[in-house]
Amino acid sequence: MQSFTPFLVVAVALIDADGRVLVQQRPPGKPMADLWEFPGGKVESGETPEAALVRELEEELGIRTHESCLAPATFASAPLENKHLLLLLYVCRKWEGMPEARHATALQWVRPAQMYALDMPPADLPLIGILDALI
Ligand SMILES: Nc1nc2c([nH]c(=O)n2[C@H]2C[C@H](O)[C@@H](COP(=O)(O)OP(=O)(O)OP(=O)(O)O)O2)c(=O)[nH]1
Repeated sequence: MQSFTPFLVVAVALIDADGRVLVQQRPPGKPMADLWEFPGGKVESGETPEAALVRELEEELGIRTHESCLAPATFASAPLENKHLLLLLYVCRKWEGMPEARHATALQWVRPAQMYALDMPPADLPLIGILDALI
């Protein structure tokens, strides 16, 4: 049987008033450098997924939101190196502050249909159509 070591990551589709989604470009030196991803990151030990996402949004983008503004949307399940990634994707339409690229190389607002043309991590590809149907 294939071994299963879960690796829990939370990410968010921030949606603006025009229905566009924020994606960020992973910086050089990190695994999957230069790919476009949803903001987010690893859930630390002892942390809830929602608390992890609120923390990551502050750290990565300098924006503040509340757990009640994070709506569960979908998830990805995919092998990643010697582990297995479980990525919980939330949707958020309400936050304070202007997102700035504190960790990422760049940010861009895109319509879900434009995401098919972006280089994204393999685990994210099934999420695009779901997001497109959802928002
Ligand atoms: N944030 C994010 N991570 C993703 C996405 N798709 C995907 O496969 N991943 C993977 C890449 C990484 O292996 C993992 C997230 O870990 P990370 O290292 O970027 O997260 P982090 O912000 O906690 O990182 P760190 O710099 O603190 O180590 O999830 C996505 O859309 N968003």
